[in-house]
Amino acid sequence: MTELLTADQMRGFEKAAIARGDASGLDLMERAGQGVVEAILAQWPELTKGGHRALVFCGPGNNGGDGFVIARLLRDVGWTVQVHLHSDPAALPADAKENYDRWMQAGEVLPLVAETVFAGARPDLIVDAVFGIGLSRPVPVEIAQVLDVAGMKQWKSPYKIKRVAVDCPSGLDLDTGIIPTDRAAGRKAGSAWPATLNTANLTVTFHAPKPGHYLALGPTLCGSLKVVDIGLGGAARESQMIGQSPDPQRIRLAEPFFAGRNVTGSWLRSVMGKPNLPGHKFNFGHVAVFAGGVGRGGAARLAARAALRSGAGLVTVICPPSALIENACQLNAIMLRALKKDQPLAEVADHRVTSFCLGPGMGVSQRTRDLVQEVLARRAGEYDLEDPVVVLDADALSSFAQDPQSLFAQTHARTILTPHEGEFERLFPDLSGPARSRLSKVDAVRQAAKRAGCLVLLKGADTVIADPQGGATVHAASYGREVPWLATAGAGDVLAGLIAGLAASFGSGTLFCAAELAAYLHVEAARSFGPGLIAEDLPEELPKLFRELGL
Ligand SMILES: NC(=O)C1=CN([C@@H]2O[C@H](COP(=O)(O)OP(=O)(O)OC[C@H]3O[C@@H](n4cnc5c(N)ncnc54)[C@H](O)[C@@H]3O)[C@@H](O)[C@H]2O)[C@@H](O)CC1
Ligand SMILES: [K+]
Repeated sequence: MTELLTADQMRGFEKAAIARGDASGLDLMERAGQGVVEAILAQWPELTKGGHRALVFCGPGNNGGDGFVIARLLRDVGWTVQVHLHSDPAALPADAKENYDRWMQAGEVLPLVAETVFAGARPDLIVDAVFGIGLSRPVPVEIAQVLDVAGMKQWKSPYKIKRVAVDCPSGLDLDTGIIPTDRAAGRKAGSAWPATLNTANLTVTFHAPKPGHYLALGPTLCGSLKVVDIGLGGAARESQMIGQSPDPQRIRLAEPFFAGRNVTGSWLRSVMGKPNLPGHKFNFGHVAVFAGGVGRGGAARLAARAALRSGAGLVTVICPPSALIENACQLNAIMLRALKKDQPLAEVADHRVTSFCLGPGMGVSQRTRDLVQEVLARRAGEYDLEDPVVVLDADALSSFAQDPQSLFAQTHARTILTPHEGEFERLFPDLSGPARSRLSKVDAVRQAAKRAGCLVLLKGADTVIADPQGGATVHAASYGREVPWLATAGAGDVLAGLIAGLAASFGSGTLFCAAELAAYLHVEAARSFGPGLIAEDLPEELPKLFRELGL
């Protein structure tokens, strides 16, 4: 897994490297610029031949400094380079000023305004080095208009222009993936909100990716993402290793890599605990999935199927007596028990149930609340080391919309809430909607997990998982892993079942690690099946996927 560094953390790394004497700020800037040029030529080998034309947009900070390095290096290999600067050169920070001076030894700078930018011939390349991790407020409208992709229409065949962003497309907040926007200024300038769209074909970042590359608008704006090593050291840390608990101070990306190595097989084995363990089916866990009434059992059956396919030894669907026949007609390997209204739960789910899944199709009701509370009150049995896992999704969450505190009073360390945005808003209204223009999805989920005293997984193309201590993971279905067809009825029920199933076995990893792997497998199953996918296909794709992933 890779660490995602916030702007503050990145600055800390830079400072530490300089303090250790590993490199000067100027060295880092040179390596950054060089890394961008190498990435450009690797992405478009046709640009290595002949002289090409580049526009380089430089901002008032060190991102602009990188821009001057890039301009100089391209000029050195025969390019025609035109630099536009949005700053008073005298106000540039020292390293950026030094690179400005080096550029000026044989060049000039023009202002970064539409009239001068669009006046010349069509460039082959536009380099956006206006703002990087130092973005502190909305981009001024006149700069945003220059950066807007729509501006390229001023040239003939604008699609031929390659756009490269240094660290990020300027205007993107790298901590949040949001574009801070001054709506009033945008309206005054006659542009609709969001005022502009600055997208890149290639984004080159340094040392480690940042949360904003993966959250919210990040993947849409960045194009492809390349991370360049600038010699800051210490990229691989134990907390990024598969199977390890997350570092409360850091954010990691759920992906099967560690220190550049593909470790998919070991990731699966470390979380699932099953493949090399001989054992009885009860060693591999027993999942109980609660179903709703007549005609509403499909969601629970999907979750149950995913739990069984993900390796749980046994799976039981528990339904009201009225729905018994309906479920019996649909289930074979999955067991089925009816639970009467006043019947003790222990009669249908004994202490050998290691993992519960509640919510899909249960209905928003007092009955659902009662069952959730009864399950949450369960503690480890005489021979068990840990309390059973409780996965709460869909109606199990919405049933507490009026009184989330009564849910949070009972949730525990082996509980995970798996809301989509709507369900999340019902439980955490103050961490949703307008609040999220200031708060990154990661911080919102961290706060939610702290408040709820359990894990929270907030779904999306950028799924975020957090624990109450602050450990957080982003799982991103982006940069070639997009699966828009996963937005299909029942897909969320399958994810809840997957988590319940992966976490059920006695040998399995922590619930946090099970949730990370579930998010990954969910998307991989959708990628493997392809468009046309319906939720039923997801569990059925798992055996093929497990084989391919080296389990
Ligand atoms: N931190 C590191 O380890 C390294 C940083 N490097 C580069 O340095 C960048 C960070 O440099 P800085 O911290 O100087 O930050 P930036 O260059 O991203 O921007 C900071 C400057 O922009 C101004 N600014 C911010 N938002 C503005 C807005 N909306 N309108 C007008 N002005 C605005 C600030 O007042 C400040 O002058 C990185 O993104 C990267 O490109 C690289 O040179 C390599 C090493
Ligand atoms: K930039």
